[in-house]
Amino acid sequence: MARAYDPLFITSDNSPIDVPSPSSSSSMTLTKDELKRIAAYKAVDFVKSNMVLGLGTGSTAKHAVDRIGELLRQGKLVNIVGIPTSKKTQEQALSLNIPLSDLDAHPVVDLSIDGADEVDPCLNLVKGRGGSLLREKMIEGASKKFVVIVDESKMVKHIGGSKMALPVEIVPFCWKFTAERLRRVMEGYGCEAKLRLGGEKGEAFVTDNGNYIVDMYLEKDMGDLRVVSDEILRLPGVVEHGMFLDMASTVIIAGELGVKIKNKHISCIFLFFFWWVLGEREDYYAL
Ligand SMILES: O=C[C@H](O)[C@H](O)[C@H](O)COP(=O)(O)O
Repeated sequence: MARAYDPLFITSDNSPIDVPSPSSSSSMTLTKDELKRIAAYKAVDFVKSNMVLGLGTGSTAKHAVDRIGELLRQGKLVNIVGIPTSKKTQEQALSLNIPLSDLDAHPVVDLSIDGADEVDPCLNLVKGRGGSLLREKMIEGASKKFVVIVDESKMVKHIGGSKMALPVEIVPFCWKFTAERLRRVMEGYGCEAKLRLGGEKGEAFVTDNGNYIVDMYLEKDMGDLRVVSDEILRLPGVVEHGMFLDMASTVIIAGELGVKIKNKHISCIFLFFFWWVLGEREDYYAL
């Protein structure tokens, strides 16, 4: 059902926000792409001159990169250094004359802006369904602030268990062996592991880093995501997975009724802290 779009929706931080309206009508249904653009424009409000920026990948992040290019062209932003999270974003940024660098030259990134495939209530993410995840995780992990931009369809109660892909980047060497070990590790969650295919001839999709991706389709929620993350990363042959745990500082969600901003919730930090303290104690008594 079509609902009224209110560009001055009051956000969770209680500040009215002003986002570019896609048309003069105040009562309309927005397309998913318009919602993505609205979230992206709002995120670019966090960008200030002289920043080192992580430039995300995907159909949502593309709008943010376009907007940064536009503000640079207009002289409203100056002295920006962009660090692209994929070859595709690198090409886009170059076409917009955004000055680029890398983590070797700029190991600390002021702000990264990127999309996500799923976001849970503690702002844990699934990323990589578009094929980028390793460079994203390196650059966003080196960022002082990581702003995630999504349309409301990406919000989930818990990540995994949606039967949608949890991507894992693996080395091509004996990929079947690694895919089978991944499947076994994730068996308890009703897992199917499939090599991602790319080209017309049905060949494997190859990442920017020359690796393959195995998509894990999970039927059940994974419980403690950190335990699962450690199990996956312990397998030789695995390069990285698409769970971005405790990395996002802010998520901007564009929906039919307006934009919501969710900041990392203090209760999630406490939950993590207690889990960590109890974990440490268990280790201590075990010794
Ligand atoms: O591999 C792709 C990236 O992780 C994307 O940021 C993610 O898939 C979201 O993409 P989109 O904004 O196109 O939904």
